[in-house]
Amino acid sequence: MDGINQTLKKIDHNQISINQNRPLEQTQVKNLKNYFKIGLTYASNALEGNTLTESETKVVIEEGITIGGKPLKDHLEAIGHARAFDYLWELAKSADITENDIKELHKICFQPKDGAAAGQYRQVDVIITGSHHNDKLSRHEDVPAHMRDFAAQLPEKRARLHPVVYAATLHRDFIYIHPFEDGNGRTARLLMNHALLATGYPPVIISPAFKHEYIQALEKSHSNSQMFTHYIAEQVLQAQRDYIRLLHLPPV
Ligand SMILES: Nc1ncnc2c1ncn2[C@@H]1O[C@H](COP(=O)(O)OP(=O)(O)OP(=O)(O)O)[C@@H](O)[C@H]1O
Repeated sequence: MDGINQTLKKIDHNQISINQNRPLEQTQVKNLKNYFKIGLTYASNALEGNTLTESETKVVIEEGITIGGKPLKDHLEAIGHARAFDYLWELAKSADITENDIKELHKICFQPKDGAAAGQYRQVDVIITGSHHNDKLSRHEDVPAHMRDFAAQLPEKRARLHPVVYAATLHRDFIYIHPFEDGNGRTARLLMNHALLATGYPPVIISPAFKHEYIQALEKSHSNSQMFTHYIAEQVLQAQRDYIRLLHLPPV
């Protein structure tokens, strides 16, 4: 693996090719949105134990058909995440994101499964199973203040950091607050992808096959924040290569 600056350089180079081919045609935008929606909904839910395959996720979302033998919860998660992605797509027309937007994103994502609890901050302390750094998670009584600070600091961080570093930082900082009782992983990945989409980068879709590497990078980032940033930068590089191939873009 290259050093982080090398990876960012390659990302900037690929982004020139991507930006040179903008604006995209309406149909291309529509197809890409659908492609990302199904891909991210499948992968992000599967990372958290949802048993629907990618094609089953597509059938549930696009045709409203249930999959025999699969839990109702898995269907409701697919429907909620797809709706949250639609909301995110609209939000990404602006790079700004507020604390209310984040709560709304969680609400839309988890209302089908969790009803009124969706979009509400937690009232209990939580732990991340398998992590050795649970002492760093926000206490439940600190969540509102930590979320207020988190949201207030976003414009300054966005102005100072490379967009990819900013997206990774957003995910990592949000996970340390863990503001909701459930659904923090999925909300963190939606937020990170908001940051990427809003600045013209393709979204990062972490395959459940690489869950171990993703969790390891997050766990290591407790002592070295660059570990996760670098991991995400490598994922963005891969996402750009897929995007360039998908749209048959010429190399720069
Ligand atoms: N060791 C770790 N260090 C830091 N973050 C971690 C670690 N392990 C997992 N995570 C993050 O926490 C998320 C899962 O958090 P948790 O197990 O509390 O589930 P959750 O809040 O219900 O979220 P979701 O339902 O989306 O999984 C993972 O998706 C990942 O982003």
